[in-house]
Amino acid sequence: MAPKDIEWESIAQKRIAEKRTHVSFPQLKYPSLRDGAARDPIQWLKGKAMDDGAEGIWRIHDKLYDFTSFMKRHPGGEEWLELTQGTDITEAFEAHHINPTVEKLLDKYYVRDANTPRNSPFTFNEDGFYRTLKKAVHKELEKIPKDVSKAADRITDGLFVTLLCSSAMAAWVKNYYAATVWYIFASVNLAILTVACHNYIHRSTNWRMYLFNMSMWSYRDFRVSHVISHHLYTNTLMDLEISSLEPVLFYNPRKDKPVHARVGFITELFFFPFIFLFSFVKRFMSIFFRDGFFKRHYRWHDLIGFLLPLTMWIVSGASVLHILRIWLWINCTGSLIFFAIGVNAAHHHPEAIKDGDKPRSVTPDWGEHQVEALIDRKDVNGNVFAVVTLFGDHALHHMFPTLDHAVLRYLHPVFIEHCEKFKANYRVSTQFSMVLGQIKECMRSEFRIR
Ligand code: HEM
Repeated sequence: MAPKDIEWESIAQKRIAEKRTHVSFPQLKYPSLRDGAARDPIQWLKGKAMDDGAEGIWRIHDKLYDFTSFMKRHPGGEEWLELTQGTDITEAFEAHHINPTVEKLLDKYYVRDANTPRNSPFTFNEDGFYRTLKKAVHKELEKIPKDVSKAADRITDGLFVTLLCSSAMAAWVKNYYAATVWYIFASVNLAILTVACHNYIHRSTNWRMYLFNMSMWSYRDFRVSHVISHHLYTNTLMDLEISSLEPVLFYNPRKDKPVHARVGFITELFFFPFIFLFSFVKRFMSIFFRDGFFKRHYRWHDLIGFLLPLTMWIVSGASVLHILRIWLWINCTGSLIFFAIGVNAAHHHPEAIKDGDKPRSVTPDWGEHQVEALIDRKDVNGNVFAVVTLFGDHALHHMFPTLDHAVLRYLHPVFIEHCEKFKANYRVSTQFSMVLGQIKECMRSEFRIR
């Protein structure tokens, strides 16, 4: 190992112990409230507001804007701006608007320049990887047939109907073996419907995004933990999908990983089944423990999850106790399958950069970081059903989250060409190797130093 790398290793270990800065991006301070007890979207947003220098309004790059008068008219829906008020929305703004004309609107809402440097390592240079790819994608989209996304809509609607039918059948049939088959079918159905709905959560308000709540998890919470945190700050200390699993699952490489975290690929099987319900209970309890939570964050769609047991009860005519038992089994098994799909999809592999690994640059292009932080699966990409239900085409989805999953395969040629031009570190593997990678990532303590 070259002396320079030894130096990185020892300095990084010091940063870990002090918890004053990020490890991979030492110019950034350690995220406020990251390790606080709740580890939930509300706490994450609060911590981000403390670090972003947005002064209670919104920050994009080094300028502050007041979008209060625009919120209700935002074509993507009011919720995005409502949730992010007081934070830096640079990455969110860049990733959610492919049309270059949107940027022209900003001047109207400009207030003043920000007083502090941006709390993000990422750059968006005009001639850099992401901005030039975005321009190429914008052009390419004009050539794609308009009805392509109907395939994903049909898959999602079909999964919703089969979930209702199979769950009702699981409660209705009397034969033990038949009931077991229907219960397994319904559980798989719930898991992949929840993945499929994630395709709609990234976009402007639409009815299919609400179906995510059939799992009892809130799409509104997921918009923060997944869309605003994980997608935009992937695998960094600001990625809530990593921090919210700690200290049970610990994906960042650390020398002092506890034993239970090193065997996380086994322990996860015992707590994944309860995350759907746990998220509901945690959100419900926030009404009592957080000032103003009910008014600010609780909505009618928090109750959508009860539609499933209600349908089962009405259709099957079984007792309430029986319905409750079958529904809980379906929900917990669905939760286990959903999270098993999620953690083995793209990011948890020793070759995908995590906080602690030495980055190519401490101020990377945002798009190049996305490519570094994931590995795509060749046996999933290309098949619309697999892409929609298994978080497929992950690289393109991360960079262009508002595009329908069925559209992404049309963008492969332009994306690959772009990766070659910029020598971006795009990797493709198989589902099997991602499962092995996840096991190794749980155990990994060494930093990757290129
Ligand atoms: C947290 C920050 C923001 C997020 C997450 C966000 C998200 C979105 C989403 C999901 C869409 C729908 C895109 C689609 O379906 O193709 C959208 C559209 C749009 N947003 Fe935003 N937005 C944000 C901030 C802003 C700001 C600050 C402005 C302007 C001042 C803006 C202006 C627009 C416009 C004009 C559209 C329509 C774009 C088109 O039809 O091509 N957004 N936004």
